[in-house]
Amino acid sequence: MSHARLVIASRESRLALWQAEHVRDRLRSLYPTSEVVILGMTTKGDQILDRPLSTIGGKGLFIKELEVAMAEGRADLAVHSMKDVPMELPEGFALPVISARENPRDAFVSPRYASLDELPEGAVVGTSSLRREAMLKKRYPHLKVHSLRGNLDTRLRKLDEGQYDAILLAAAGLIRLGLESRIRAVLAPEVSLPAPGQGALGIEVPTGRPEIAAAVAPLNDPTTAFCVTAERAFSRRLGGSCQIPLGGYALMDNGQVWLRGFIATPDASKWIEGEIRGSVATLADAAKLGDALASELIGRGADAILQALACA
Ligand SMILES: NCc1[nH]cc(CCC(=O)O)c1CC(=O)O
Repeated sequence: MSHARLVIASRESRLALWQAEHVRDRLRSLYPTSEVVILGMTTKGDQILDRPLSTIGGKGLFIKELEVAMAEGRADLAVHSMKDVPMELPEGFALPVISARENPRDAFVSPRYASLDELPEGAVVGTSSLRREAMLKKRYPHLKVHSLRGNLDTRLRKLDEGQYDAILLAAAGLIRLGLESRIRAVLAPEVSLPAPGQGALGIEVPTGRPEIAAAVAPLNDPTTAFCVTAERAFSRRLGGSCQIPLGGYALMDNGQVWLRGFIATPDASKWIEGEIRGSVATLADAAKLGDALASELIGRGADAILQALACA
């Protein structure tokens, strides 16, 4: 490789740094003579901790500063949790790599209880995800849902201080940070359908620098890329990065993608779900599958949900 030095832009949370270091280490072993370093930075999403994400502008907040660093030539690539990447990237950026997925499921964490089913009437569950909140209201209407923001360590501390009886987190983040022992139960997709991209890492690069895309290309995992592309196409058709309870999760087997998805109102009074299967040979095929499932849900009333939430 011709690059003597690659700079990875990263947020400074422990999880973001773990993810950037993971990619750094893989690039170092691919290119032993190159220097690969991390440029840490704080984003708006990290700074504003007193309001739910859905009220301050959503996903783009966590990646804007990283894109500015790339645009200014201070960094060559950025590593993201695919769950946090907006459905539409700004002009001038691409996501050429989606790497192999960690456990995509939601995790139940509690010092006292072993599972959601054990929580007593009125128990307080912490989450700031509209998707997890809608799931709880639908399947566990006897529980209370309270907002929970901050990075993983902050969320666990708030649980341990007794502010919540239990919290829901992505299993992937806990596993990456060596906190797997905190997981009391992993929620089946039939109970809590994961968010599009959950558990997968993406590498963002400036489109004007094909040599960087080429350098990171070996880190792509085609199966994960097909699945996440289907999930994101589904999400994009249903309001994109508009704040709405939505789940999308795909599995791939034998050249076939199996995508499940749902969209709901935040109080779960309306809930529309479906699934689709199809052979995929290209990322475009995977995107078509996601689109088709979204169209089906729209035909069954998802458009009314989007209109009610001012997403359409
Ligand atoms: N919303 C924040 C976020 N973004 C990605 C992860 C976990 C790691 C992943 O999904 O890859 C988390 C934490 C969580 O939801 O508990």
